[in-house]
Amino acid sequence: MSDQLEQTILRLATRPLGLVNAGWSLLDANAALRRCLGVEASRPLTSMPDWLGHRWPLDPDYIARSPADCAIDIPQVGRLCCRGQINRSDNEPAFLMELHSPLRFKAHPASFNHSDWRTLQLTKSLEQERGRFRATFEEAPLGICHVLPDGSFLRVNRTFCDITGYSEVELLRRTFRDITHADDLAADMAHIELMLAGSIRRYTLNKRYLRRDGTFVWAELTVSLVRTPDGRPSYFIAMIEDISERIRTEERLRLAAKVYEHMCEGVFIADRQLNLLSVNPAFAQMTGFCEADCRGLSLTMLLSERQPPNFFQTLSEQLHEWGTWQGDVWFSQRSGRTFPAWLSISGTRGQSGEWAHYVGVFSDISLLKQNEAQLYQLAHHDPLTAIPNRLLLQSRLEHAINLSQRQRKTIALVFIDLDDFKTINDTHGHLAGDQVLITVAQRLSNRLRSGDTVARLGGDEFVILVENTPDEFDMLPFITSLLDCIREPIAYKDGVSLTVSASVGVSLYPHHGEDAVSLIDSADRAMLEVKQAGKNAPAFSRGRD
Ligand SMILES: Nc1nc2c(ncn2[C@@H]2O[C@H](COP(=O)(O)OP(=O)(O)OP(=O)(O)O)[C@@H](O)[C@H]2O)c(=O)[nH]1
Repeated sequence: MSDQLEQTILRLATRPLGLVNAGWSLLDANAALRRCLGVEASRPLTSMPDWLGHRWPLDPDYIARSPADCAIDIPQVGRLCCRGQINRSDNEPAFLMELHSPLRFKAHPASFNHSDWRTLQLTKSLEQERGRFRATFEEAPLGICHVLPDGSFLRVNRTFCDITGYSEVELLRRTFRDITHADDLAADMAHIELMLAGSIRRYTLNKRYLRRDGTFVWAELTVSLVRTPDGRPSYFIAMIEDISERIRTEERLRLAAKVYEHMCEGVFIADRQLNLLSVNPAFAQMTGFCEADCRGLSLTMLLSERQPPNFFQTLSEQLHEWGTWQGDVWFSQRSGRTFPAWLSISGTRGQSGEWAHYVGVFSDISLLKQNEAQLYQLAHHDPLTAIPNRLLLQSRLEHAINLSQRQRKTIALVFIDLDDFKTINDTHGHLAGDQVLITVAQRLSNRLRSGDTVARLGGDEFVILVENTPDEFDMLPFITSLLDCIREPIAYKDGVSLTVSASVGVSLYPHHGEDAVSLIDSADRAMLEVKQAGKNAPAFSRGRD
């Protein structure tokens, strides 16, 4: 810009404009600025080299700042804006300054000659009012900014600076578009168009501002437009609230709702009395009861009567005390069927610290129970005959011994070994031998009273545990009937009939052994004596050696 052009601009401008050098010395001033400063046209500007500092005490930070960075409000001066650097013929850097707030200058004692007392009073109260508005703008807990129709920021407050992470000077050099997330710009622009066209008076939208550190912040933006008296757009007023936390919470809730909807486990929310408030789709699928069916129903109504006595009372007490409970339960379905479930309940506290709600999560463990039962069956039963094996016999025998010690009752152990069983295998084949073993197991089982156990120890050996036996003489008819039923012919294929006899040894607790192993051993030895004596007969143990 030539010196001549620069002087023309200064002369023609009606706003207070001046030129300052990098050290803030006033190089030139137009008539408006001279009026503000109270400097007559004839007086040379060189007479006031430190015009700002001389007349108004300045913030030291501000003085340290170069005019190039200046676009801020200075409490004692008003608003100074740098409108650009001027290339002067002497090559010394100079800056075109604009001064807002001529009123203030008129009110200053230095220009008191230009005002009468009433003007001064009026100006003072206007200044106070203006101070209050400025404080409201500056200290508002909401981000506030004034934006020119071209999108550049005219004024921004501290909260908006905090929200975006930019300083005021940095923002005043930018447009709102520069700091709007690309995905949110179109919506913002569309609203602005409507507002400029006069179709809407204000709009609110959630958008993301790009922060100085490269992150973005969610904000709720409310915008209105200030027009000039002749209706032309002057500037937008934008209020910005940081809603990142709200958005994060909403996202968490949406995610939680999705999880709730799509979980494979049944979920219910209940009040503190365990009345159901809400259930998820998996709950409805598993029980057959939808949310409308069970809202308000007590959890007890959905649990089957297969629960142990006092179950619900214990559960409620534990929940009220600890806020959590977990364990096996039986749920009732709408069809009347019941299914086992693993249920875990935990409480959430209300404002007062009391348990307010309980959230229950359960999964159908029918399959698990079936597998468990199968595993138990496999581990405790003989696969060929399906009767208990040695492991289960031992455990029942130990349990019976414990009981007998307390109740002083006798236990009898009957050891059965089939006679010449190998011959059946050798003569008719292994399958025939299997058939004999299965049939003998069935016949023995049929002879037992409930509470007694028949087990296959392996090979052709069976043991019967008879609990609550008064004395050995009462056993004889029973054992004789066992031998009889074993000897009955066994029909095999092609009309072949198989017969087998057995040798039997009997031991009694506590007379012939004090634990499971010694009792079985005694009965085994009694049976072996029968074998040696010719087989096909019973014998009682003769006691410990
Ligand atoms: N079919 C079949 N045979 C089995 C099974 N387990 C063992 N055995 C056979 O059962 C026979 C048991 O024979 P032993 O008890 O030793 O002899 P035994 O022929 O019964 O003669 P004594 O006991 O002296 O009367 C053996 O030949 C085994 O191979 C089985 O699950 N099925």
